[in-house]
Amino acid sequence: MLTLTLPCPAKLNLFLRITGRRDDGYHELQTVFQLLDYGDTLTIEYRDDGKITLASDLVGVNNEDNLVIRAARKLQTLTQNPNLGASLNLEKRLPMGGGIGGGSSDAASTLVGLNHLWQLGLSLDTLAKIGLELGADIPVFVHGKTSWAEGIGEKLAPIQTENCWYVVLKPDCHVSTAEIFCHEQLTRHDSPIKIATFLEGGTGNSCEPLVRKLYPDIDKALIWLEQFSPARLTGTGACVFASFKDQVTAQTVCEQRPREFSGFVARGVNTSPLHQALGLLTELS
Ligand SMILES: C[C@](O)(CO)[C@H](O)COP(=O)(O)OP(=O)(O)OC[C@H]1O[C@@H](n2ccc(N)nc2=O)[C@H](O)[C@@H]1O
Ligand SMILES: Nc1ncnc2c1ncn2[C@@H]1O[C@H](COP(=O)(O)OP(=O)(O)OP(=O)(O)O)[C@@H](O)[C@H]1O
Repeated sequence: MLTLTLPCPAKLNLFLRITGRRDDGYHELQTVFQLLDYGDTLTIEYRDDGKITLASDLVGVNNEDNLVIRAARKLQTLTQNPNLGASLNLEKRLPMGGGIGGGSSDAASTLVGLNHLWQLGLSLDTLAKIGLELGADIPVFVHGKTSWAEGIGEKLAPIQTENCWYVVLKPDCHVSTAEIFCHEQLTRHDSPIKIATFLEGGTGNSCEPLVRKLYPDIDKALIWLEQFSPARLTGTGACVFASFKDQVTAQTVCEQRPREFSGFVARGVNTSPLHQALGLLTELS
């Protein structure tokens, strides 16, 4: 097969604690990455002339800075085969800078997809290590399981979460992850918790108080969503989310949102749609 069409799903951080800071400035975290059945779409066409091209509807990011191109070039360099190339096409649905991992998921689908198309035979562990050099959120998308995570987000243990639907709202602002992690008022010394504490529901997002203060629109979105179900920030924002038992209730809430927020409804999944798509391809080939 010479062309692959692959999903690039979003994630939510169901909670986020910052437990320390490494010497290189990166923060050590505890989080649960919940994968969603909603995201961007990446099409990869095989080329044998060594060229890597990208067509994308992402506004404001140069192609050479796009994580898709950066991931493809990194993998191509490692193959040491000058003939392996690809024409990539990225359809964005996930808002940029939303804390839902859009760019990271695009990069992960690129790595996993090219490994398949170029028949490199690299393990998911190896691909995750390559991805980690481009971004802390990439490994979870490479492994493709809803997971408990530690380290900077690369130490992953798959967990099963309750089957539910999420309303995700995006206020009209863009939060820089680096800005929040560099901020002097960020809480950096949370005590580590056990999975049981998460399962009992006793956790929050340590970035939330600071982000709410810096971005009044995010504060407003959280207050609005709280009317229906406990609401939380994902990652460093700007998106906020709440869970619901069924799709109809989630959709009804999402449709009522003030027009200043964009939003979507998505189902939480334990296995990434990317891996489901590639599993199906393997079955068919
Ligand atoms: C906040 C989360 O979304 C939680 O899932 C992630 O930890 C962020 O992951 P990401 O967007 O892939 O982040 P990267 O692109 O690797 O890093 C962006 C910037 O955020 C800061 N950063 C990121 C992750 C982390 N664990 N500690 C950090 O201090 C660093 O200053 C870095 O320069
Ligand atoms: N394919 C891509 N999609 C989105 N952003 C990209 C992409 N490639 C590069 N970027 C850059 O990465 C930055 C972060 O984008 P992204 O949408 O992944 O943020 P995020 O959802 O906050 O991610 P995270 O939750 O991993 O912090 C953007 O500001 C943009 O400059």
